[in-house]
Amino acid sequence: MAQYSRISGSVGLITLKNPPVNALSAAVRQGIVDTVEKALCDPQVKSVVICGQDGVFCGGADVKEFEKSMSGPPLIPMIHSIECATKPMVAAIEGSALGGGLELALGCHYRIAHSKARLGLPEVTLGLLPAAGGSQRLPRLIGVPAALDLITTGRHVTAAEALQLGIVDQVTDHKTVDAAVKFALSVAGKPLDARRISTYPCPVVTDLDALFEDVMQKVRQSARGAIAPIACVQAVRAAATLPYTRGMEREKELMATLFTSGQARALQYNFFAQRAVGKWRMPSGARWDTSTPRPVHKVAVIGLGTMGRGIAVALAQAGLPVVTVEAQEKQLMEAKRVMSDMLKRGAKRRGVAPPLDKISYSSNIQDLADVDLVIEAVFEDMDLKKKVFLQLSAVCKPGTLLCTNTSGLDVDQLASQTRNPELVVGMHFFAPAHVMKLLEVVYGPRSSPQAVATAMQLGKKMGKISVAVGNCRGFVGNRMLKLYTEQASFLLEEGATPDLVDRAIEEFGFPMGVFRMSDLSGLDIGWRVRKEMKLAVPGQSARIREGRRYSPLGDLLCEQGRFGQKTGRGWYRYNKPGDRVAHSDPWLHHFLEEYRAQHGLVARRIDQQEILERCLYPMINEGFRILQDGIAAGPEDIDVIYVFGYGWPRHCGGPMFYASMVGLEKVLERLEHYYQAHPDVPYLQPCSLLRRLVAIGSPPVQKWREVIKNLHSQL
Ligand SMILES: CCCCCC/C=C/CC(=O)SCCNC(=O)CCNC(=O)[C@H](O)C(C)(C)COP(=O)(O)OP(=O)(O)OC[C@H]1O[C@@H](n2cnc3c(N)ncnc32)[C@H](O)[C@@H]1OP(=O)(O)O
Repeated sequence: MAQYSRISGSVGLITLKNPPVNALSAAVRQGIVDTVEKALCDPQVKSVVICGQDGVFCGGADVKEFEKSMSGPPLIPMIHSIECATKPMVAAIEGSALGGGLELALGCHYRIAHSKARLGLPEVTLGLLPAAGGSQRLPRLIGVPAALDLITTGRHVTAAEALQLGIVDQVTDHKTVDAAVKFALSVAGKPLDARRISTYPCPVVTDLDALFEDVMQKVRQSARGAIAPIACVQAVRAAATLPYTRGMEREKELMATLFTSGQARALQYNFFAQRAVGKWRMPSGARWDTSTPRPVHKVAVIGLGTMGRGIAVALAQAGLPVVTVEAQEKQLMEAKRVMSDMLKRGAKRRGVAPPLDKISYSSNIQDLADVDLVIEAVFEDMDLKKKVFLQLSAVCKPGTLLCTNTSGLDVDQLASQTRNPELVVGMHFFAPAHVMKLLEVVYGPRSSPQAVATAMQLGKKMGKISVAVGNCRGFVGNRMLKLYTEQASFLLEEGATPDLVDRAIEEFGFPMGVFRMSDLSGLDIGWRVRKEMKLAVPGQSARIREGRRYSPLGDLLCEQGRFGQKTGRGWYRYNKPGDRVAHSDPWLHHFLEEYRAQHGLVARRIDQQEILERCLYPMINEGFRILQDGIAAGPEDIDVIYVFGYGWPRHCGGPMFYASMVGLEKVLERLEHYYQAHPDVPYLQPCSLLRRLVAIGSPPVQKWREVIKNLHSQL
């Protein structure tokens, strides 16, 4: 809807009304068309201001409408008629002007923004391009290089940057609508020809071909198979080389391909999935909107290895005072130096002062007596963690939330060391913790809803995308990852090489293949866990352990001191320890040949499709088990975890969405095939939830929660 009124005698005020972000739904577009006509027909009105209600100009097209058949007035002619208006049209931008919202503002003759407003054309993040004239108007207004940057990245700019770029005409700290009305009064009756952006020539670029070639190359490299960024470059090129009307035709053509693409559907699904995970619920029925978080004024981090350092830095950057504790003095001093550097670098990037004074350093656990929440990040060893929790429970004031950053150990066992197990949850950060967006908040059977709410809110304050998950070995992310890495090792046994597997995974869209990633994280971490579980036994190379197939390849490499990048040798060879460039290693190929010979394995040719199916489908199958077990509340939770924590390509939605795109029937059929071929790998057996979904006709991913609910209620 849009509301019309006349203020200050001669200014028509159009207010977009569609909470919470005034998205341009069919009703809003109809409202704009009607109210603009009213304002233009009203002889008393000399100029018009368009604003949004409740401090938000407009969050763009209503993405929820994309799935339906389009109704209501189309955006392009609507914006065109605003630009053609004979009375000055002024956009009063508060909050956000994004996508279609900014395109609407670009159709206006003037733009006034509040200093806290954010502007941008984020369509590319939804698998689209700014197809309501944005790709044609923005380059004409701010030049091709700046427009390319904004349109291909989708980044939001502040009002100050928008002013500097020339997107807005004025920035105000006062009431935006008042400033816009004042401005509208001042421009009433002035000629408008020079204010219609579509009539501007595109600013000349000296070597256009070189610029576009360069940008296209960069986009292809970072897009990793995503088609929207490429279409965005092509659309801006049309703006730079064609007259406006022909550019608009090209924009429409490119958009038509994107709009119905699987990638756009995946990215839009992911947009809503990110928001859905914030609305967490526990199997007990406790929910985000009925659980009140405890106040957290002061936090502690115990253990200053890589993870602890990153977590403490992220907390300080979020403005929280942090007490850090590290028992070993030498490690404490080293951590202080490294963390101060991290804070300084981060502050420089953000143009703020480094929050060095937010962190205090101690080697005495007694210093945690007055904190509201502790994040334990000591070595991944259950006995050590148990000791720490016992101590924390004695030292901390009553009501302190005790969190563990374990990447997969039993949160409930730790809770049982404490006086208040209901105040124990997992906060599983991902390395580097001050950079990575994902946080798994793990609730045990005894964690209280309040504890979960507190950890979720703290995650939000730290700028993380937090997903609440149940307690099981590896939680969601690592539980699924284990099968992925294991299948990759099996493929090596059967004839593949690390390069072959990694290439397939990277071509699929992961930033790094499984073996490159393993070299980066360190092979010794998994080895230690397997040794603790008595799965890995030095000197042994048996391929069946605990009654199922096992690949000792990783263990054998570790026995040779090949821990990955840090030792300069792993699945690949590096020029020196710590180097990042992986080289194919003839030693490893020879080692694999000998290994196969020793075990009577005959290498066979393995194609890309098999690599993808063998690595991804077992993970997806495990995802179904996780849903069936109630560890994740819905497929969105798993998908958000994989996109933000494990590099799953966002334009493929996440593993569960990807399964629905591939077709559940096909996933089921391939799993059955691989299980038949490898009966000694029990997890290849298709999960009953997957079978059930196929049996009822493979409903869309958005409907799976209902099926799971029914399944649980039948148990
Ligand atoms: C050939 C066909 C031609 C068609 C041409 C049309 C093309 C148009 C291009 C577009 O405009 S695409 C949309 C571009 N806009 C965006 O990408 C903005 C998306 N939104 C945001 O980034 C944020 O929501 C925000 C606006 C910055 C606000 O952030 P905030 O943290 O304050 O709130 P959220 O929790 O994110 O959102 C609140 C609520 O609103 C829903 N929502 C937000 N934006 C949209 C939208 N554009 N359409 C529909 N719904 C939207 C969001 O899902 C939340 O809903 P919930 O139910 O409360 O979770």
